[in-house]
Amino acid sequence: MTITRTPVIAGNWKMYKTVEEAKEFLRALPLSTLPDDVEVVICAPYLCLPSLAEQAQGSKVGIGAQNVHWETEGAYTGEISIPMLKAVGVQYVIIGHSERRAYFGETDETVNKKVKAAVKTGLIPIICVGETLEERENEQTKAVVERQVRAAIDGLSSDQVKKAIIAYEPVWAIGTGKASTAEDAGEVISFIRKTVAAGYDWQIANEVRIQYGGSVKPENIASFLEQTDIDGALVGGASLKPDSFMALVLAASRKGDGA
Ligand SMILES: O=C(CO)COP(=O)(O)O
Repeated sequence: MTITRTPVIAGNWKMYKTVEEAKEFLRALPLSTLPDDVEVVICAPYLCLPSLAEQAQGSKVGIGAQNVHWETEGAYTGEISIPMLKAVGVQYVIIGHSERRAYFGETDETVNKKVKAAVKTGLIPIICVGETLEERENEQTKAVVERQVRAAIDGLSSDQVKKAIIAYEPVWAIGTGKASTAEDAGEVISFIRKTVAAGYDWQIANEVRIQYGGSVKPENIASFLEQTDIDGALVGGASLKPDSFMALVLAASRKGDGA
């Protein structure tokens, strides 16, 4: 049986771009010529989401947030809920990014609460996992990602887990210009798929899209996409300019064509 998974190229803009700069970016993207065989997502700062979602309407670009609260509403100063995101047309949300884990107290437990809340409402979570340099040097990579993946998807139904996207982002490769080798990333991502299979079954695990993230650029994306288990990329720096973002999308399209 051949498995076809549509690759996902997702930009994570982090804390970059004003509303006007975000609008300019989307105006510069050739929306009508985006390839059909790639899922294209832009995860922008909250303030940019309403106008981006409106601009992207009817195009192949999906809009995502970079975080969310698990409660639908309440006394949670400074937080944003899933219904608020959905009301402005947001379809994706990054959950558990290593920057949130490192600087904002995100834990495996809060990641799981957020993932559960997202899938319940049809918001697609992009679940981030990955080891630090110290963990890698201590040969804990697999143990760490296994723990993070298991915790993140705990309690999800088969249908819910199939729709989730997982992003393997080794912390030491983020924003450093030192990407993982494609072979290493492919090996960890195959292991993540195996971890999903252990909790569900292989049929389900083979449907989950698993991205690589960490210093992905137009120059190196092809090597990652050559790995059979890698289904696209979660991209920071290189997603901030329309030209380089478009180059990443087109590279993934070639994977879809079987090249
Ligand atoms: O953190 C990342 C995406 O979520 C990766 O960032 P860079 O592509 O800038 O390394």
